[in-house]
Amino acid sequence: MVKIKLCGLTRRCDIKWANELHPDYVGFVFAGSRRRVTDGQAAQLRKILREDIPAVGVFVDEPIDHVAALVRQGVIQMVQLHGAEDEGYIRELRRAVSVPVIQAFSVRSPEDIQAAGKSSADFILLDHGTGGTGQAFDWTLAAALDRPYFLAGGLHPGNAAVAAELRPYAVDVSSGIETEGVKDRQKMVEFARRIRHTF
Ligand SMILES: O=C(O)c1ccccc1NCC(=O)[C@H](O)[C@H](O)COP(=O)(O)O
Repeated sequence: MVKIKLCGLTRRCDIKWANELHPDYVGFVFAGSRRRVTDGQAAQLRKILREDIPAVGVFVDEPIDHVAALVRQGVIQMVQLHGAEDEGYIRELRRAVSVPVIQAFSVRSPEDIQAAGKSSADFILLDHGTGGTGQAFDWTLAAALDRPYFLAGGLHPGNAAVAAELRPYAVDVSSGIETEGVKDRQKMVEFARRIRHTF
């Protein structure tokens, strides 16, 4: 079964709907974005999120001390690196805390897929651009990968079944489950239904 990550949750109702749908992961964005949450907001949201759903902290070139503090406080259970973080950053992060790391790659060419394949991160995530853009990359490029990956960028209920048929490890969605900039329960339900019913 393809796993589901619902990203960019910001409100208590988003968490309530996620708890009902029980995705495999939810994402809190700590990077500069209209979806950014403060540490305090994320801590409050984590408290009401089902205990068995890991919260993924999404960062762009964030100082490691800050990322590690959020892990130690129990606010996040996984780290997603969405900037220009390199192997040295991942090594240093692992010395600080022991949680699964997802490294995001912006995919424009077969070379980007090759680079992603070499990452030492626990998981790689293939995306269109800087993150949360609502745009898809050319998914046919992913066929060259010989490791599991999160498929992200421009997913929505209308293309969820096609995405699931590529058999990624997980699908990651944000813009495509929003209406007027906030999460939309109906779209969240429909997205999860279409992913789960593909099998
Ligand atoms: O979501 C954001 O605003 C964001 C900002 C900066 C870095 C990463 C960000 N999101 C990361 C995600 O994991 C998104 O779910 C992923 O990029 C897909 O986004 P979308 O195309 O909107 O579904």
